[in-house]
Amino acid sequence: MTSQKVRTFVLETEEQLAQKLGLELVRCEKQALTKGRSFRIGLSGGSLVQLLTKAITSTPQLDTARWVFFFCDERYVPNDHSDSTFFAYKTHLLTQIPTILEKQFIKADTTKPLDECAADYESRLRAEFSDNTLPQFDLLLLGIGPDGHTCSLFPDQPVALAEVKRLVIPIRNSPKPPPERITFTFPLINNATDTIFALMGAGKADIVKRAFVESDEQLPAALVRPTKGQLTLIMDNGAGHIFLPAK
Ligand SMILES: O=C(O)[C@H](O)[C@@H](O)[C@H](O)[C@H](O)COP(=O)(O)O
Repeated sequence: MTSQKVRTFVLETEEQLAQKLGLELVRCEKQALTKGRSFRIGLSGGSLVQLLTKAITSTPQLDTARWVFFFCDERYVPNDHSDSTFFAYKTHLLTQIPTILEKQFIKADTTKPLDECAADYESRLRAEFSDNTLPQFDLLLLGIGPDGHTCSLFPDQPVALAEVKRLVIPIRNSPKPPPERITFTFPLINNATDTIFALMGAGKADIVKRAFVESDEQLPAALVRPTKGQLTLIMDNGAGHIFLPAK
């Protein structure tokens, strides 16, 4: 990992966390739009869906019409399935923020066989970045599971964690249902300009400590080490307990 410091923010309430995330979105968006192009963001699923919706609705200065949304991971289910991360954003974020259009989301084609679905998503992603170098996302929004997974990269899956060639790979044995997914790999993840973990709940406190204080390399989240970019942790008091000043 570069010597770059990890920025950590611990907020009292979910509302304050969403507002802080909104201000980080303003910062990251500005960096992209000043280059005269769209803001390219990678999304995770789970609790981030509602949190991102809150962050955007509480930050009116965002120019979300210029955003292109990708999925850092997606479940291998139909796009209208309740397990689909796209479906979660469609039913939460798109309904609450009608100025954001479905066509701004680059969906995975889960009608293809799993391996083809992953390769196809990689080519869709490369097309958006349009040059042959390693695509550099403006921002990736990540979560962490109780086992330290992030995206759909899970502990004890060394082949997936060690992937250095492909940018998107199939996952067949996710311990978090559903079992089949596609996921970004570390070469793509660690090339982002900004990476933000948005983490809530006391249930995350221990894994946050293990991943980001102890740097336990058994945990995929601990392997998120931007090569040139900035890593930021935005947490509530529960998840970020270890970062609170000692009483
Ligand atoms: O599709 C997924 O399941 C997510 O991308 C996954 O990586 C998520 O970020 C973590 O499991 C944390 O989920 P919570 O934030 O809901 O705890």
